[in-house]
Amino acid sequence: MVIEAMTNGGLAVTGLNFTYGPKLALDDVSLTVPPGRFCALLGPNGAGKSTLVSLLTRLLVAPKGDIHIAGHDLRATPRKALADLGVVFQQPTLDLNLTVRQNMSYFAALHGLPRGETPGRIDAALDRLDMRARGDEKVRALNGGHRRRMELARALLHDPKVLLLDEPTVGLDAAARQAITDHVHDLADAGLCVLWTTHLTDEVRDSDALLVLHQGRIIDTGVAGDIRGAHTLSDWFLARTGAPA
Ligand SMILES: Nc1ncnc2c1ncn2[C@@H]1O[C@H](COP(=O)(O)OP(=O)(O)OP(=O)(O)O)[C@@H](O)[C@H]1O
Repeated sequence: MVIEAMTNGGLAVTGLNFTYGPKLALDDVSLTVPPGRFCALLGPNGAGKSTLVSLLTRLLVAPKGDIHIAGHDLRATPRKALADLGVVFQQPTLDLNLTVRQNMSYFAALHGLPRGETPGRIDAALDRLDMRARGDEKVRALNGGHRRRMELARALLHDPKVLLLDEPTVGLDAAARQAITDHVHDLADAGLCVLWTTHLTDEVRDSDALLVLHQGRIIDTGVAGDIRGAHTLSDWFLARTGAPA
C-alpha cells in the first residue's frame, strides 16, 4: 500500500517526527492514502493536525521522516511534490474585494500556469463545484459556504493528484458543512487522493479511511465503520481520546 501510494498519485508519510522546542508535537507518524480514497484524519484539539498539515505543505520541515506526494519526495523534489498538492487551509485566504475569477487567476499565476489555459481551467474548476454562475461576483458577496467552495475550486485549478484540507468546515453552518463534505467525497470518488483533517466525527462516513491522531501519535487506522464497531463514532472517539466530538 505504501509503495502504491508513493508511486501512483497518492500520499505516503513515514516516520515523521516534529518538536516545538521541548514539546513533541508528532511522534513517528506514518500514513498512506491511495488515489480515489477519502481519508479522515480525526484528532482532538492539540493532537498535531495543523503541525502535520504544515509539514505536508512544507511550511515546516521535519528533522526526521519522509513525505511522498504523488510519488515525489517532498524533501528531495519539493517543487514537483507541491505541484501535485492542492490545499484548503483552515483560515480563508481570499481577497474579498476581488471577484471569484480574479482570485483564481491570481492563484493560477502564482502556480505558473500558462495564461492561455487559465480561463478554461477556472471554468472547469468552478464547474466541478457548481460555482460557475458565481464566477464574476466579488467574494465579499458570497456566504461562508460558497467562499469555502470557491477555495476548494481554486485548490483544484492546477489539477493536483492529492488534496489536503485542514478542518475545512470551521465556521460553516450545518447545510454548508454537509455540502462541502459531499463535494469532497465526490472528488475522491472521481479519483482524487483526499486527506481531510477534522475533530468532528459527523464528517466521517463509515466507508471512509480513518486515521486517529492523539497526542502526536496515530493511535488507530482502518475503515471508519469497522473501527467504531457497534458504537457511534462520536462515543467511540470520546472513549478512545477523552475528547467530545
Ligand atoms: N508554535 C508552537 N510552539 C509550541 N508548541 C506548539 C506550537 N504550535 C503547536 N504547538 C503544540 O503542538 C501540539 C500540536 O498542535 P497542533 O496545532 O498541531 O494541533 P491540532 O491538532 O492542529 O490542534 P487544533 O485542532 O487545536 O488546531 C499542541 O500541544 C500545541 O500546543
